[in-house]
Amino acid sequence: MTAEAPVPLLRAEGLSRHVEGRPLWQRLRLELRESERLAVVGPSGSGKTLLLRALAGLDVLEHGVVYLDERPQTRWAMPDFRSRVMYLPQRPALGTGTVLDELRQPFSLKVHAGKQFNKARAAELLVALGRPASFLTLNLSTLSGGEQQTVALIRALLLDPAVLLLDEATASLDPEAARLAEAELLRWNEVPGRALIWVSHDPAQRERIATHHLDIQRVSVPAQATTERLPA
Ligand SMILES: Nc1ncnc2c1ncn2[C@@H]1O[C@H](COP(=O)(O)OP(=O)(O)OP(=O)(O)O)[C@@H](O)[C@H]1O
Repeated sequence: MTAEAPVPLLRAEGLSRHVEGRPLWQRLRLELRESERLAVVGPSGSGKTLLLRALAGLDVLEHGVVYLDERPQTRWAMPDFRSRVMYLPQRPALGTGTVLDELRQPFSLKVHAGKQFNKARAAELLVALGRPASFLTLNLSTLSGGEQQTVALIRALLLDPAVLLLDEATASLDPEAARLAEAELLRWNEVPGRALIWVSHDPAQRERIATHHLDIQRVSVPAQATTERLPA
């Protein structure tokens, strides 16, 4: 008897998107199961960011349905959905104050009421990502683009979503810091019930990270949209 495939954490059926009359992806279908890491591939302007935003419930869906745990996005309270499917933009929006303030702030929101901010864990993640724990005291206004990406990544990891949608999440980091971020995300992904989608222009990074890939350009050819498992 063969084991049944686990139910997808995130599933999308029949997604289409046009921009000013130009079709981007059409009839897109994808499935993301726990422990999977899907790399989305495509040239600039092909709609990768718009796809991640649609999956996160940040853009209106033109056509199609996104399911989380097999429940349609429209039947989730959006704050709950977005706390489980978390989008990390390439240029994160941070608030004011210190890094510590930024990491602590979301825990005051009702949607995260069941979670506790853990400063020691925040410091541990900083060190894992190549920053000293004293980084917590820095003012957000002084941070470089790469440092901002690091803070946004740690904020997301502390909030413990089921699905991370990473939009060129290491693009502003130096190669060493990017490798540390990759390693931390692989560790995060080892815990059951988690999966991620990663948009990256770096083929070597996709090779290191992904278990599956989705070529967004092929998606615009009807019925070709699919996720493919990469060779082991
Ligand atoms: N809110 C919007 N309104 C209208 N057009 C948009 C909007 N957002 C993006 N676009 C356009 O949609 C297309 C796809 O944009 P998107 O940012 O998703 O591409 P991408 O594949 O992520 O590109 P890159 O690799 O350069 O980040 C682009 O032509 C962009 O100009």
